[in-house]
Amino acid sequence: MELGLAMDLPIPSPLLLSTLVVSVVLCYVLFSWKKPAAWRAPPLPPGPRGWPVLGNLPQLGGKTHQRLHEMTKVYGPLLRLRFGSSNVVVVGSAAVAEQFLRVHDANFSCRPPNSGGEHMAYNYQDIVFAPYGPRWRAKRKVCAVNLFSARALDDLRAFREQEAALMVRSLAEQSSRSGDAQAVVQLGKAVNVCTTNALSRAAVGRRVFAAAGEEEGATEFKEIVLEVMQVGGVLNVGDFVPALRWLDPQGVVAKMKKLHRRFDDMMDGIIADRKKGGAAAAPAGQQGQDLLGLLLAMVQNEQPFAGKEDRITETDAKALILNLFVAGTDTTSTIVEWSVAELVRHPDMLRQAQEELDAVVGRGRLVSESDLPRLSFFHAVIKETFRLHPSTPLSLPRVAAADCEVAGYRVPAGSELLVNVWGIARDPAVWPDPLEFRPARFLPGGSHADVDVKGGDFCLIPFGAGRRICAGLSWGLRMVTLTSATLVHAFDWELPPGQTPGELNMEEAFTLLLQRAVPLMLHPVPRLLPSAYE
Ligand code: HEM
Repeated sequence: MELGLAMDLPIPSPLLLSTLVVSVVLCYVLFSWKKPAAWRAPPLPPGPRGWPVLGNLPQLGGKTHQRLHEMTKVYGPLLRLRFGSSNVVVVGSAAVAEQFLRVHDANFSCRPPNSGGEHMAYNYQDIVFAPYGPRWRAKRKVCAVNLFSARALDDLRAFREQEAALMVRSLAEQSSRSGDAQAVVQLGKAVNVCTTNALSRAAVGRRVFAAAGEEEGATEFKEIVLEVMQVGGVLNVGDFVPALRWLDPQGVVAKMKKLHRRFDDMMDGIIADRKKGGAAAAPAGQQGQDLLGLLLAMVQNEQPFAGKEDRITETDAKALILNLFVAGTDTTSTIVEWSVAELVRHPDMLRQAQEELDAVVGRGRLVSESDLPRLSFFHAVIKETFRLHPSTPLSLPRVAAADCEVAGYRVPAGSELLVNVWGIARDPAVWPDPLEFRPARFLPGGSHADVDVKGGDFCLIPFGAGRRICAGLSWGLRMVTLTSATLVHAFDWELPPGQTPGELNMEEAFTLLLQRAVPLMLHPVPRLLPSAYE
């Protein structure tokens, strides 16, 4: 049988055989021959294999920035992941970040679509999620001129200083009222009240948290703002896995829609009240005017906005106000909490900071913003805190408009970009002893004396960089520096009995915002003349 089969096979002619051999050799040469670089598509960045459907999502864990930092060590400073159906590229070094945020910034000037932008931010009508273009630019300009320019910041300085003073008074009262010599306060909460109130007074002319003696009419406002800040920080799996979107497995979209309605109703109420009194026309900060008043005046006057034919609407105004609360409150207060925690953990540095503050401010009054330029050690403390504890460790995502090549790899259009600003600021190739809290590195003669946090030095970009750099950078930096300096100057900070500075828990929580896992609980001991607290 076997023999019979073999005998049935046709015997190839020598001509056919040689043609076959030549074809195989030609194919091999053609496909293995090194083509000029312009002919070959560069490879995609390397990265770990993912799961079916979910991709690499299950490999991230809660502290995503830490996991991505570990992956960078294995795959290099540009790695590729899949979050559900989305292509994601992750940047883990200053040099590659510069490529994306300086050289290719125009290609990455939009944010990827997501449920927060759609359901909470008025379908991308805000600044954070708006597509790059004239309307986005016009909104950033309104904020820049009226809140964040050097002049506007100075006009609004009283709000920040007054809220910092109220915080100090409230902390001093809490520590003396309890009668317990070791009574502790939750520092992060006190700071959040201060930063949120300062911003809300500038934005909508009222406090979110009522001050002592003020009527608690703002309860609804406070609840909504707090919930908006919480829901805005949740990573929604449905954004990455279209098959799960309609299921809304975490219930995030349902919460967003409900919250959006409440926020919108509340803003409509505030706007209706304003209209009864006439929309404010003067710039924010002047005679009690605020950003909302200014925006409503622009709506009422039908002022050209992003072009001759374009007008700003009430919806634009509401989306913008929402943005300020979500982007500008917790981001600021968490840094302040980390800065005090680091100083408590390093008593010698706390002393050095207090000595500088005493020399510049004295002990008879609280810190004012005009003192800040003379606090060189304190600025170094703040930079070092931003380095180790950036509020948004993965910045905010961007999306590639077109295919591009970065660091020898192909990044396809539609890829989401995550810049691990937390990991970049711990790169041992750039930062000696990166895990050490060492403000002196930013002082004259230090390894990073000229490095700033304002987006020009890619090894330290807590506010991002490029076109979409944080719109509230100037406000955030001033608020953080003023509030931290005020706390450090006004009090000695003692740990609860039994705790030592070296044991202070510095773990990070499982959130998108870099919060402390364990809130900082301290006993404040006033250290200034009593008149400074009145
Ligand atoms: C310490 C405080 C803050 C930090 C660390 C911070 C960080 C950031 C980061 C990393 C981005 C993304 C930048 C990028 O894509 O490259 C961002 C965007 C933004 N931030 Fe901040 N931020 C802070 C405070 C504030 C404040 C106080 C406000 C407003 C009152 C604000 C408003 C915004 C807005 C509107 C955007 C979106 C900008 C755009 O897409 O054009 N931020 N912020």
